[in-house]
Formats: sequence, C-alpha cells, structure tokens
Amino acid sequence: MNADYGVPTELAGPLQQRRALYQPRLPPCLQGATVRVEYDDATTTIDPTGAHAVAQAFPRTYGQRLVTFLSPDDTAGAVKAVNEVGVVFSGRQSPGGHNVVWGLHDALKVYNPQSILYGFIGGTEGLFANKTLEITNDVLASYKNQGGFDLLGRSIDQIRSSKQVSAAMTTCQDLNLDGLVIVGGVTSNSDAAQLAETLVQKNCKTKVVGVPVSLNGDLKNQFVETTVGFDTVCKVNSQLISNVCLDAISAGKYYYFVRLMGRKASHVALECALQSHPNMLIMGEEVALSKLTLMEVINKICDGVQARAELGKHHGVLLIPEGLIESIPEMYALIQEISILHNNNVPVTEIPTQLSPWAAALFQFLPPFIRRELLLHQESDNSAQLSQIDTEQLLAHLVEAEMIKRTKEGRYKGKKFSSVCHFFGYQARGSLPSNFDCDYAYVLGHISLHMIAAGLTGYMATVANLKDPVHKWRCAAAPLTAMMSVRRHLRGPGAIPIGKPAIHPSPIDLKGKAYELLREKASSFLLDDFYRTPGGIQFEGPGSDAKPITLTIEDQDYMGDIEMLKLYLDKVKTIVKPGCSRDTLKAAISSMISVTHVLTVMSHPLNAELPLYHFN
Ligand SMILES: O=P(O)(O)OC[C@H]1O[C@](O)(CO)[C@@H](O)[C@@H]1O
Repeated sequence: MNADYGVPTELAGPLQQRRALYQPRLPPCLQGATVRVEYDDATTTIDPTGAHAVAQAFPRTYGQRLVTFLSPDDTAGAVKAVNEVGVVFSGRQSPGGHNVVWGLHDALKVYNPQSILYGFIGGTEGLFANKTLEITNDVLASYKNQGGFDLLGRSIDQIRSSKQVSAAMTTCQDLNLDGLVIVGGVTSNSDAAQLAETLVQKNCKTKVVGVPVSLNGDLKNQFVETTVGFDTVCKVNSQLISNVCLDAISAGKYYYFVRLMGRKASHVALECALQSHPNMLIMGEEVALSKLTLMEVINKICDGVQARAELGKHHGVLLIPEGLIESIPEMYALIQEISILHNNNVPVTEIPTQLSPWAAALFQFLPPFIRRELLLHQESDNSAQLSQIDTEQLLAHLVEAEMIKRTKEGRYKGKKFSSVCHFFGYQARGSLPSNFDCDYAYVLGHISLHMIAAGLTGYMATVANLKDPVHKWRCAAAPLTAMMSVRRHLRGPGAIPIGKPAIHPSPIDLKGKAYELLREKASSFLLDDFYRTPGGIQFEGPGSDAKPITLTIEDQDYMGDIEMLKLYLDKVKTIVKPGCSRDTLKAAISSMISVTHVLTVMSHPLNAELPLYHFN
C-alpha cells in the first residue's frame, strides 16, 4: 500500500490487507477492452402520467433507448476515444463506493492506457472548485474493497442550483472531460440527469453517467435491482440487531428500541428484520398507509409489550426506520410547516412562534430534545435531517408513559417497562463491503466507462440478474429520465404536480413478497423470540456469496428459509398420503402458508420426496 494515500501497509490490519487483495469478479462481456453495444427500445418513464412533464423538462435527453452491453464480436464498430474522465462521490458514503472508482479506472486503462481518471476531492464541492486527484493504481491500492468514501471524501449531495451546474460545467470543460461519473442515490442521480441535459444543451462534450450507490436501497425500479452498499449495511446491522436480541433475552429486562438508517423508505429495516427476526418492526410505509397517529403507533407497541408480558416476557427488540417520524401524518404536517418557515428564512429561534395553533400544540407536546432536532436545518431535498432525530427515544419515552398509565388503570400487571435506545446508522457506512457489493460496484465502474465510450449521456449504469452468479449478470444502461416521476397533491384528473420531475425513493411495496413474508411471520416474531443470528459478513467460504434476502425474494418466487421449508414438507406428509391429488396437496400446503407460496414450495428442488405425492 502507498504511504501517501490511505493507511500504510504496516499499519493496516490483517483483514484490511487481505480484503485489498480480493479481485472482484466480472461478467464475460466486461472481460475485454471493448464491448458490443446493443440498442433496445426507446423509453418513456415509469410514471406514465408524468411523461409529458419529464419530456418537457428534459427535451434533449428524454426518450433515449435502453442499452445492453454484450461480449464483442466481429460486428463491433470503431471505438471512440476516451481520454479524460472524472468521478465524484455525490451521495452519502456507502460500502463499495471505492470499487466504482477502481472498476472505472481499470476499464479506462485497458481501453486507453494513456487516459487519465480524475477523482474530485471533497465531493461535489471539489467538482465545483476543480480540485482533483489523479487516480492511479498506487492511489487505489489501500482503498480496494474498503468501506467509506475517504479516498475522495464527500460534501453536499447537490449539483442543482444554476451556480452549481455552471461550476460543474466549467470544470468539465477545463479538464476536457469525455465523461463525468456521478456516484450516489436518488438525489444525486436526479441531479446527474439535469446536468446531462444542460451539458447537451450547451454543446459541452462531457457525457454524464450515474451510478446507483446508496445504503438506503431505495433507488429501485424496473431497471435497478438494488444499490451498492445496501447488502453490506443490512448485514452489519442485522448482526448488531441479533446481538441485541440475545442480550435482551438473556437478562429479560429491557426493550431495545433500534432506529436504522434508510431515509424515507424502510428497506434497510425490513431487510434487517427478515435477517434477524426481532419482535417488532414499525414500517413507515405501513404507518403512512393506515394514517396511524403518533399515539396509535405508541398503543400498537404497548399492546405488543402487554401481550409479551402475559407470556412472562419483559424484554424485546423493536426496529424502526429513521423515516418513521415523517410517515406519521401529524408529524409530517408539522415537519412541512417547519420546512416552509425554513425556506422563508425565518430564524430558527422564531420558528416555534410562527407555527399554526395545532402545529404549535403538537410541537409543545414533544420532549425538548425532539423539538430541538426538528428545527435543525434541512437536507438538500428539503426534508428533515432524519439521521439527527432520535425517534427511537421519542417512542421509548411515550411507550413508558403509556405503560405507567396502563399500570395505574390496572390494565397492565407486568413488570415495570424499561428501554435502551440505539441508532444503528453511521457505524455501518464505513464497513468493509461484502463480496456482493465489491463485485457489483466494480462491475458498475466498468460499465460506466463503456457508457462514456458509447457516447451515452443522462444514463445510469445498471446490472440485472443480480441474484445469479456474476457470470450471469446482464450489464446495461438505462436513461435517467425513464426512472423519473412527478409528485402530485391529489390523484386522478385534478392532480396537481408538485416540483420538478425527479427520481424518487421507492417505498416498500406493501403488495410485494418481502412484506408479505414479514406479515406472515409477524405474530411469531412478536411472541416466540425465534431470534436469528446471521453473524458477521463472510468474505470467504460458505456464505460469502449470500445475496440480500429481499433481492432474492423480489426477483424470484420466495423459496423460504430452508429450515422453514423442510418443516412445511414434514407437516404436509403428516396431513396427506402419497398418491393424493394435486388439489389435496395444494390444500394441505395452503393450510400452512399463504397461497402465493404454495406452488413455489411444491416445485422447490429440495422437495425431492414430493414426487411421491405427485399429481397431475
Ligand atoms: O452523513 P449525513 O449527512 O449525516 O447523512 C445522513 C443520511 O445519509 C444516509 O446515511 C444515506 O442517505 C441516510 O440514511 C441518513 O439520513
């Protein structure tokens, strides 16, 4: 490792050093210097009613075709020159981000050994100020397969105002960049689309490419299966949660309230719940859909505590996403009022006095620490600083008050309720990335180069078939405008669009398989304490290639935990006899699990014995 960049070899830990030697895998189409580019259909947007608005906002980059990258053959055309490329960490640090830079560097050097890759130091601020570091093998050495974004650092996740866009363009021109790779989540990629459009309009040659890197897992749509970092962050947090579960059951006296990162969507919380089986998960999407008030959420938790106390259990683990606070209708309305006052430049100290009467009453009801946190300056997307709001402490505080009340009223006869609060957030972002994230990011880095070489701008690098081994991954590029939608106040013909078209975070699909699985298991999670210990991330040997549970579930029919499946099959055999009809078998399985999983269980390869029960 180079002493000038990163930790000198002699100071790096053995695992750190060993991870730096891991060579990420590439699908066959990326193993040469060039690729064959196949153009598919022209795109519209994922929001059909917003297509017109997107087309108007992005006249030069809307409607571009989907692109697939394949292994080169004789039909490959002349290759374009790529000499200078820039890369910027625009979004928040997410494990694997360094490998995007590494993958881009390697692909670029194979494509054109004379080329230069510039990394912008200090994120978007570095891009605006043209502060660069030339990325070389030496520079990369101690950052390969390592967590964090410390190779280049990051700043504000915004390339939006006309001043910022024109500063970015000036840098692209000054460095004569053929391409600019923007690494980040929904906000960064929306900005990438805007920058691409502007550069085309201004005849600037730089091609703008977005790469989906975000621990939140909310940049998910028909083109993007998951984001870099989500897998690692869920694995790290799931391990911590399972440790806390075992601590809880050992002493039997505390309720652990754990808040997880992920911003508005609850993907991290859902994945961690499926991995570690805590007692409760309060998802923002569920609360928003049912319009649960703060006190209804509290009562729901207290009912769970009470049901467990009736079984003699006075401990438990509850997960919440950091976005929960914004999903509670009255809290959302309060946050919106504060946001408007912020946007009107009302001094923070005066905001409480300018709230509407009902918002002021709610604000006063909240504990002082929450009031202070709600008033913090906003994020670049105008939302509250969710990572800074201790929602888990607010819930623990209100649950305790409600349990005391129930005790006084004689409705609760269990032991005194005690809580311990955690925020599992920042500690996971610097984690060593899983093999999946190392490979995925490295592949996306390669794809970015081929996108620039193909002259694509306003596109995102994508990989499909991620649930399969790397050699089956499908490398592609999708126009950023195709992922955009327009927010509306109301649904239907009278709907009023709000704001510009953008890539919005995808919430949990409450009709999806992952959520359905959680619902099926919810009452067992609440009462049985079947805590699951996924353990630390495996880098070698069995388990090292494990994929996020949700990716597997969403992408193919749910196979279930192997143990769970065996259990079903054993039970089936006690209910029906060999040679029974398919309908009898189906009915027997349906009596145990939801109908949607019946056929999957019946056709699972594990089910070697079911042919005995075969049917037509
Ligand atoms: O590093 P910062 O600026 O505090 O950002 C925190 C935010 O970034 C994320 O980690 C990723 O978007 C969020 O979950 C969190 O709210």
